Amino acid sequence: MLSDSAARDRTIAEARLRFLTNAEPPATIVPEGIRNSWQRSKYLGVGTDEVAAPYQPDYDRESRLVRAATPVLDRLGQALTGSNVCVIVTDRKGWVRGRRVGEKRLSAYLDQVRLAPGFSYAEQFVGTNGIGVALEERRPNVVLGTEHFNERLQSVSCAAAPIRNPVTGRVEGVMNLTCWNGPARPLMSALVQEAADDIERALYEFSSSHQRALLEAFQQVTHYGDRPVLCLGQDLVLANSAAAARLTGDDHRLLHEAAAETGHAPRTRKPVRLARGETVLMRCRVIESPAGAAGYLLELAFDDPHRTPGRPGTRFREEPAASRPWPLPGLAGTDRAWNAASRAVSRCARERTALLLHGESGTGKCALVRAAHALTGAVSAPVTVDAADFRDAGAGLPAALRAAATGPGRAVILRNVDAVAPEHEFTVARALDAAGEAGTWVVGTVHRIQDVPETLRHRFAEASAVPALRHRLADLPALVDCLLRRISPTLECAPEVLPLLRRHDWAGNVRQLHTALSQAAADRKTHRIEPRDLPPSLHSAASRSLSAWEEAERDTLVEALLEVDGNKLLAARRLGISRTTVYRKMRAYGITLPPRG
Ligand SMILES: Nc1ncnc2c1ncn2[C@@H]1O[C@H](COP(=O)(O)OP(=O)(O)OP(=O)(O)O)[C@@H](O)[C@H]1O
Repeated sequence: MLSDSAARDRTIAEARLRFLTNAEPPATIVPEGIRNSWQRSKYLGVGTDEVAAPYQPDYDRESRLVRAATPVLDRLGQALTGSNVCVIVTDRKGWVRGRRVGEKRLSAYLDQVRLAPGFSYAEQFVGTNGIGVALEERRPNVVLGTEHFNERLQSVSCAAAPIRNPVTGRVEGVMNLTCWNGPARPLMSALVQEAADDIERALYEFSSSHQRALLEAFQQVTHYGDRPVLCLGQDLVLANSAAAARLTGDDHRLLHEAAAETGHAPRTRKPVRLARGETVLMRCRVIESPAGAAGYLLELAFDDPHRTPGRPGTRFREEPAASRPWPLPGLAGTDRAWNAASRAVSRCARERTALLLHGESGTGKCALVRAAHALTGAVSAPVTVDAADFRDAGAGLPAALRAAATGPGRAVILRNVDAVAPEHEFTVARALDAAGEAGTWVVGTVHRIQDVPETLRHRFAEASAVPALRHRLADLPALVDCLLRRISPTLECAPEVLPLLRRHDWAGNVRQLHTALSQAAADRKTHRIEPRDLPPSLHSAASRSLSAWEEAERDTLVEALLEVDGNKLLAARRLGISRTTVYRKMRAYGITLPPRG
C-alpha cells in the first residue's frame, strides 16, 4: 500500500501531467503557490525535461551578499557533513553564489541539474523550484519532488526563503535548502528561515553607518503620529505609508532637489510643487552619521490630507506607490511607479475590479493587463476592442463589446476610451456594465485620464497610471534584456549601446524601444548589436523636436557618416556639402557617433 506522502506525490504528478497536456488551469489539489508558478512557467515556455539554467562564471565574489552569507554557509556546511542535504545562496536574480553539500552523490546530481555556483535558478529558466518561487512571490516556500515543473528536479525537495536587506526591505537573494525526497520536510522550512535571518543580521552589520543613521532618524519620527515622512539618502528612500500613498518617483526627485537647496533649516517650511501640480509643505532636516551627512529627513504636510491627489470629486482609489517590485511574466522593470501599476493591475485582475489604465501610448498598459490576467488562471487571453477603430462607425462599438465572449476567467480591454463618440457613450457604458455583471474583467486604456467622458469614467472603479519610459530610464537595461530575448535568445547588446538609448526621449515608449532593437537586430552581422546598428535617430539628441524634413536630413547625415566610418570629409563629399556644414549639422542635431572600431 502507498504511504500518504507517496500517494500525494502521485496525485500531484498526475495533476501536473494533466495541466501540461490540457489548456485547463492546474487542479485545486495543487497548493496555490505551486499552481501559480506552474502557470508562470508554462506561460514563459520553460522546458520540462531539460534544465536550461544559464551560466555566468564571472561574478563579484566579494559582494556584500557573498560576504554576509559565507560564514552562515560554512557553519551549516560543517553541521551537515555526511547528510543528504545541501544549502545554497543565490542573489536577487537567482544566480547561485554559494553552495555547501553534505554528501557526494547529491553533489554529483546537483552538478548534473546545474544547481551550482554561476548558474541561475530563476523561474523563467528552470520553472517551478524553491529559489524561483521565493523570488517571484517574495516569501518562503517549499517545493516537494513532483511539484517541480521540470521532471529532472523531481528527485529532490527544497525549501527557500528570501533574504531581505534589513534597512530597505529589498530582496537581496534567496537561502535554499535541497535534499533527496524524504521525511525531513517539516524541518527544512525552519532551518532555511533561520539561516536567512542570520544572513540578514550580517547584512545589517555591513550596511553603512549612513543607512543606520537614516533608519534611526526615520524610526524616531514615525514612531509618533502618522503624518507623511520621507527619508532620502544617496541610494536609499524610506517612506511611511502616509508618504508612500501620495508620492511618486518623480516627487522624490523634486523633494530631493528642494531639500538640497534648503539644506539645514529645520524650522523652515518650504512649499514644493509635486509632479502632478499639487503643492506640499516640506520641513527638512539633514541627518548626520559618524561618516558625515547621510541624507535628509522630510516631514510633509498636504493641503488636504485625505484627498487623492489631482482627482477632485472622482471615486478613484490611487494605488499606494509601491517600492517593492511586482514582477509579472514576460515584463521587465522595477521602477517605483511601474511596480505600483503592476501591483494595482494584478490586484484588480484577481478581484475582477473594473480598471482604467492611463499612460502614454506604448508604455505597456495592454501588456500589463495580458500578463496579470494570465496569472489568474484565465480561460483565454483578453479581447481588445479599440474605440479608435470605430471613429467612423461608432454604432458598431457597443456591438463589438457585446460580441466579445464574457464570463468568469475572461477579460475585455476597451483601448482608447477617449475615442468613444459622445452619442455612443451611454450604449458603450451599458455594454461594459453587462460584461462586468457576467463576471468579465473590464479594463479601459487611455492616454490622459481627464479625456475620458464622465459617463464612462464611472464604469471603472479604479484607476492606475503607467509611467512613460523616459521617467523610468533606470529600467532600460532590464527592458533591453527582456526585449532582446523576445527577438532572439542569443542576441546581446554591446555596452556602448545603452548610453545611446539612455539619452533618447522615447516618445513612443517601450513599443518604440522594441521597434528600434528589432531594426538593429535585422541589420546586424553578428549576435551582438553594436551602436552602428541602431536607427539613425538614436545617434542624435536634438534639444528640440524636429520637423519631418529635419528628421529626414538628420537620418541622411547619420547614414552617410556611418557608411564612411565617421569620416566627416568623406561624408561631406558623398552628400555634396562642405565639411563645415557637416560639423554644423552634427552640432545642431546633437549627432554623436560611436568611436571608429
Ligand atoms: N515592462 C515591459 N516589459 C517588456 N515589454 C514591455 C513592457 N512594457 C511594454 N512592453 C512591450 O511594449 C509594447 C507596447 O506595449 P502595449 O501595447 O501594452 O502598450 P500600451 O500602453 O497598451 O499602448 P497603446 O496605448 O498604444 O495601446 C508591447 O510589445 C509590450 O509587450
